[in-house]
Amino acid sequence: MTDPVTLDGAGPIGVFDEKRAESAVRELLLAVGEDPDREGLRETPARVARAYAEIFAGLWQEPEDVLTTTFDLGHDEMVLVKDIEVYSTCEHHLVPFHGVAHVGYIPSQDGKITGLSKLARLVDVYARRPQVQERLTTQIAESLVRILEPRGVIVVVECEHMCMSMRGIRKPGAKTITSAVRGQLRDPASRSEAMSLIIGR
Ligand SMILES: Nc1nc2c(ncn2[C@@H]2O[C@H](COP(=O)(O)OP(=O)(O)OP(=O)(O)O)[C@@H](O)[C@H]2O)c(=O)[nH]1
Ligand SMILES: [Zn+2]
Repeated sequence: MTDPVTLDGAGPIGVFDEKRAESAVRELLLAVGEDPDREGLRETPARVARAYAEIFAGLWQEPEDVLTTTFDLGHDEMVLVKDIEVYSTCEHHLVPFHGVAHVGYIPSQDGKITGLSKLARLVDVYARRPQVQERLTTQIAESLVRILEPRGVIVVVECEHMCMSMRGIRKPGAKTITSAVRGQLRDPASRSEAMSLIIGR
């Protein structure tokens, strides 16, 4: 486990406290009028605590932990990994949002590239935190800019938010699309080429 990280000035995030999560879940079950001691729920607080440790594991990771393998290949055209499955958690309601991310970049002049799987790992570092989709999208783009120093970056995220499907406005199927584009990919021709590769399924 790496040192606790600081998120967007929100202060240091402590190490995950499984016991505390467990008693909070027990309290929540009591608050909704359930009996946490009944057969089916007896192990639930401990299970939920373990599940939260996994769902929020990105809080203890930094992008540098996953963008480790970089090679100089001399490849200077766009690299795009699309349809990367995303499972994240809406920070407003603590319910999932789910969909796909598409991550592309044009390597730096000296062709510094990373392993393809590392782009998917990077998505997970930021998805496994309490999130909003806009921040998830820009954090992925900005960490690529910082670490790979590429000539351009494009990140597009398409998700359905359970907080809009199963409660509240109740509009299942509505998709939210967010994008972050940096460097040369902001140029209209490059941007539209990237978008056509992303959208052309
Ligand atoms: N911009 C943005 N909004 C989000 C995201 N996830 C959830 N939300 C919205 O956050 C808002 C929170 O609004 P509030 O009025 O404080 O909460 P609420 O009463 O539960 O709102 P409703 O969902 O409309 O019932 C809602 O409009 C959600 O749809 C996200 O990733 N990005
Ligand atoms: Zn929500």
